[in-house]
Order: sequence, then C-alpha cells, then structure tokens
Amino acid sequence: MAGPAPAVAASAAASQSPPMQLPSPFAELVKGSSGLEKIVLRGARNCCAEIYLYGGQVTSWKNDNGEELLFLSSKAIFKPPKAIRGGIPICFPQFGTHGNLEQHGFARNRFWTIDNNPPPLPVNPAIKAYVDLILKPSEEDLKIWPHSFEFRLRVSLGPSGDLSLTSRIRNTNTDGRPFSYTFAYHTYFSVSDISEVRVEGLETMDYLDNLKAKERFTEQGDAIVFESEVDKVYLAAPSKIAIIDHEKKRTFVVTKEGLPDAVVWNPWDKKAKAMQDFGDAEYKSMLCVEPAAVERPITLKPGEEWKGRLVLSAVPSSYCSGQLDPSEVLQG
Ligand SMILES: O=P(O)(O)OC[C@H]1O[C@H](O)[C@H](O)[C@@H](O)[C@@H]1O
Repeated sequence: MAGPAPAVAASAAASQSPPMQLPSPFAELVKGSSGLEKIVLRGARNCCAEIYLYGGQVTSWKNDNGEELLFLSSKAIFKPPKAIRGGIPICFPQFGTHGNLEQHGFARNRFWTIDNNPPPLPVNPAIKAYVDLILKPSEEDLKIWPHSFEFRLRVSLGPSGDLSLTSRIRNTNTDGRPFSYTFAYHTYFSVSDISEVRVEGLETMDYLDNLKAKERFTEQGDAIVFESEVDKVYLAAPSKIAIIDHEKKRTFVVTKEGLPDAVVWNPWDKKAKAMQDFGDAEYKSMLCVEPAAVERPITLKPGEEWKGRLVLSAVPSSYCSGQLDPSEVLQG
C-alpha cells in the first residue's frame, strides 16, 4: 500500500502505552464519545467510517453526501461494560442466548487494539482506507470462556464507498482442544421509516423465532415488511440480502461470506421503551439485519482459522415498493 509514513495520532502518543500506529494514511486515531478512542477512515469523496477500539465496533458509515447510513442511538452509552447501542456490534463467542455466556458474548465490550502486522489478506489495491484490529482473551476472559484465540478484524472502505468487515478467528489453544462459537455482525441500518421498508432475499426461508421460544417456521409470501416486533434467525439465508428504503429511495445490499444465517430484529415500541440506551421512538428509524452463524456453531481445532466477511453497499434507487426487480439488486 503506497503512501506516507504511518501517522501516529496525538491522543495515542500522549498516553502512557506505546503509541498505536495506523498503516493507512487514510485512517486516523482520535478521541470519540466519553474519551474512548476511535479510528476514522476517510474514503473517496466524503465517504467515511468510524470504528471504536471499545468493542471493535463500527459506529458510523457515511456516503458521498456525508449522509449517515448506520443507526446509532441518541441514547447510546459509551461506558464499559455497556455495549454501544448501534453501528455494528460484534457478537462473539456467542450470539444471543445460544450458550451460557452473557447475551451476545464478550467481544463487544472488550478493548481491541490496532494490529500493525496482520497476516496478509488478499486485498483490492484500490482500497486505501482500512484498519486492522485484534482481540485476544485476557486472564479474566479465559475464566469465563477457557479458550485461547486471536480475533483479527479488518474494516475497510472501498472506492465506491462500500464498507467491508473481515473477521479472522484462530484457535490458539495449546492444550489440543477445539472450541465452538456462534457469531453475528449485529448491523443496525438507519432507515427513514420502518413501515416503509422491505427486506428481499429472505422470503420462503426457514427461521427460528426468538419471540416464540426459538421455534422453527417457514417465511411465507412476499418480501418482509414490518408492522410489529420482529426477532428472527433466518437459516441458510442467501449471500445477498436487500433492504429497500422506499421513502429514502435507497437500497442497502448486504453481502455475506462464511455466515450462513441472518438475524432480523426490530424491538418495536414496547421493547424500545424498556431499553435504557434506546429512544422510545427510535425503533422507527432502524432495522437490524445481522449476518450470522447461529444454528450451527463453528468449530475450530487448534491452529485452524475461520473467516467471515460482510460487505455493505448503499445504492440510490428510484424503485418503488413492489416494483423492484430483485435479480437486479441481488445479482449485482
Ligand atoms: O440488547 P442487546 O443485548 O444488544 O440485544 C439486542 C437484540 O439483538 C439480537 O438482534 C437478538 O436477536 C435480540 O433478541 C436482541 O434483543
């Protein structure tokens, strides 16, 4: 990757710990909410993204016009151990309540660090703005989940403003033991009005309904629309899912690799009110579509590595609800 020498952000240089360097000249380490450190990635035109070291969590993704594409609650709490409400929390090593750990595992409320020397990833040379983060378990983590791992996360902004997250998880146990985990990119999309949103690509899929004791059902009919609380894990979902925001005339295309399932969640009004870090009416302007591995946990033997990728793009669309040609968006 060509460019000037790595930039060292003043905030990091001033702290006691060794300065954290960023390999991309289009990435900068700055202080964010509550003084927590975040990385700002600057792409072409006005595209940018922000990633907190706390949680390794993307909290912002903006398009050419500087419009925010992800939902971040106005009541989000930037104070450990609370996970940040919005953006793209990483659920690992457990999704939801599928295990004995805290809901969604612990990766979302740990401090990640910048990984200056990640093993090479096949890269698109056109991608200039990226950052590599790493999470390794602490002594305390090993008490609650007794497995040694290296979780590497690369976040990058493509030349057309696409946001991609690549996770590489390696079993580094030295006692010969395999481990298993469930996982999700808990992506909160910003939408204009949830009642005007359709999700395409999940029709006819089987799902586990979290609101009905994880019972299995088959989705009927047309594209998915929203009229009440939804909390479903779609199984063996396609690699592309489209979220069509009729009012904004914008379509999000979610592309996933290595992640068979897709969770769809909107808390609706009652649950919204019950959440301390979520505005009462904010359920109207968000939708979670979460590429995930839930039904079948992933198992890694020592030395094995798993890769799971998410690519988000936002395409302006003049499609009207009901007139979308899914093949155009989904093959794209
Ligand atoms: O409040 P959180 O722990 O962040 O979880 C928020 C939501 O995440 C997922 O989408 C789950 O399927 C939901 O059951 C859960 O309510």
